[in-house]
Amino acid sequence: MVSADILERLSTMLAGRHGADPSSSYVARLFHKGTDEILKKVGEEAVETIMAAKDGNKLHLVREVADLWFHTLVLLEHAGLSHEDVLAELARREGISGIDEKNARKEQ
Ligand SMILES: N=c1c2ncn([C@@H]3O[C@H](COP(=O)(O)OP(=O)(O)OP(=O)(O)O)[C@@H](O)[C@H]3O)c2ncn1[C@@H]1O[C@H](COP(=O)(O)O)[C@@H](O)[C@H]1O
Repeated sequence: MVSADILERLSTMLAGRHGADPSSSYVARLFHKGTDEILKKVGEEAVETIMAAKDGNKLHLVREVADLWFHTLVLLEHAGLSHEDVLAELARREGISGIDEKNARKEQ
């Protein structure tokens, strides 16, 4: 089983790409192009994930979800956040029924 440490390593790598040369780093290029380009990639990867799910090829689906996760990690880093913020939110929700949680949101 692959360790979730990969998220930690990716997070460290992303933080180190600020100000790096956009001609030699895909991540630096995304940071350089800015929010709209990062959001465009997240949108594209979300659509490609849906298409992969529809075609029934498991490997294709895994690869597209990996692209989607990767680009959402780029987005989080760009926004001054990290996977840890998302993991903390998932942990906070643990054990709370999705239906109860949705109702609580309406009351806020
Ligand atoms: N995990 C990834 C990763 N997953 C996907 N991608 C890139 O995300 C892009 C996905 O875009 P598409 O599927 O739309 O394919 P494309 O048409 O070629 O992309 P575009 O030309 O439209 O941008 C491809 O360029 C992939 O190479 C990634 N690029 C980098 N990483 C990690 O980031 C690290 C740093 O990368 P650099 O910043 O390039 O050094 C790497 O060592 C990897 O660990």
